[in-house]
Amino acid sequence: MAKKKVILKLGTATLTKNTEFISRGKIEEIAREIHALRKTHSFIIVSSGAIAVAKQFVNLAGKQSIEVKQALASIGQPHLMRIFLEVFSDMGLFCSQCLISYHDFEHADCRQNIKQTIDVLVENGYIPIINENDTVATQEIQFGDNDKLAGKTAALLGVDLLMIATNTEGIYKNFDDVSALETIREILEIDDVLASVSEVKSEQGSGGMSSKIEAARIAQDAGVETWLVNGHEEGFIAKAVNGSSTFSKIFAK
Ligand SMILES: Nc1ncnc2c1ncn2[C@@H]1O[C@H](COP(=O)(O)OP(=O)(O)O)[C@@H](O)[C@H]1O
Ligand SMILES: N[C@@H](CCC(=O)OP(=O)(O)O)C(=O)O
Repeated sequence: MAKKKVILKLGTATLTKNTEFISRGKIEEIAREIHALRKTHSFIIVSSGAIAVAKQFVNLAGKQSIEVKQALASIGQPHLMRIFLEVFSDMGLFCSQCLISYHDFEHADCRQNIKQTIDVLVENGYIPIINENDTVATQEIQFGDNDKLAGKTAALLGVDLLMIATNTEGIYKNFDDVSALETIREILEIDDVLASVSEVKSEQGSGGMSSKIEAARIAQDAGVETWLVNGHEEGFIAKAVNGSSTFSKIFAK
C-alpha cells in the first residue's frame, strides 16, 4: 500500500515549547514519531525556528527590524539544520534542506523544479526540511507565510495531508474566553470560522491563526485536508493520526 504523504509544519512556538530556546528534546520526540510511522507515512517538514536559534547566541542591534531578522535567519538556519541532521540521523532518518520563497510558486519553472526535487528526495527516503529563503524574501518573517508556504507546497505536491503544529488544540471557537476554550473540530466552510480567529499570536510566532487558516484554504482548494494540531502535546503526531487528541480538521473540497 502506498504511504500517506504528509506535510508537517512546525512553528517556532512548537519548536521552542513557548520558550526562548529551540528544544532539542522536542525535535527528538518528532524524530521518534516519524520513525514510528515510517512504514505507513512519508513526511515533508516545513520548519520555522531559524531566527529563534540565532537569538540564542547572537545579539544584533535592532532585533525587530526586517533586515536584522533576515540576518538572524541566515545565522540560525545552518544551526537549525545541524540540530535536525544530528537528531534525525541518530534515529536512522535522513533529511535535507530546501529553501523556498513564496514568490517561487508564481513561476511555472520554479514550481516544477520544487516538485521534481522534493519528489526525488521523498522517493529516496529523505525527509526534506523546508524553510523560507529569508535572504531573498521577507513575506514570511512579516506575515507568517511559512504557514502559507506549507499550504502552497501541499497543493503543489498533492500530498494526502497538511498537518500544522502550533501551540493550541486547533482553532478555538471562543478564543477570548480562556476558561472555556472549545476546539472547532470539523470545518468545511472556512469562512464560517473566521469570526473566531483573533489577530493575537504567540510570543515568537509571526503568523498567528489567520495565516494557518489561509494555508488551510490554499490546501482545501487543491483537494488537500489540513489538521491544526497541538505540537506541545507529547506524541502529537501519532495521537492525531489515531484520533486520540483534540484538533481542528479542515476538509478538502
Ligand atoms: N481562534 C483561535 N484559536 C486558537 N488560537 C488562536 C485563535 N486566534 C488567534 N490565535 C493565536 O494563534 C497562535 C498560533 O499562531 P503562532 O503564534 O503564529 O504560532 P506558530 O509559531 O505555531 O506558527 C495562538 O497561540 C493564539 O495566540
Ligand atoms: N523563516 C523564519 C520563520 C518565521 C515564521 O514564519 O515563524 P512561525 O510563525 O513560527 O512559523 C524562521 O525560520 O525563523
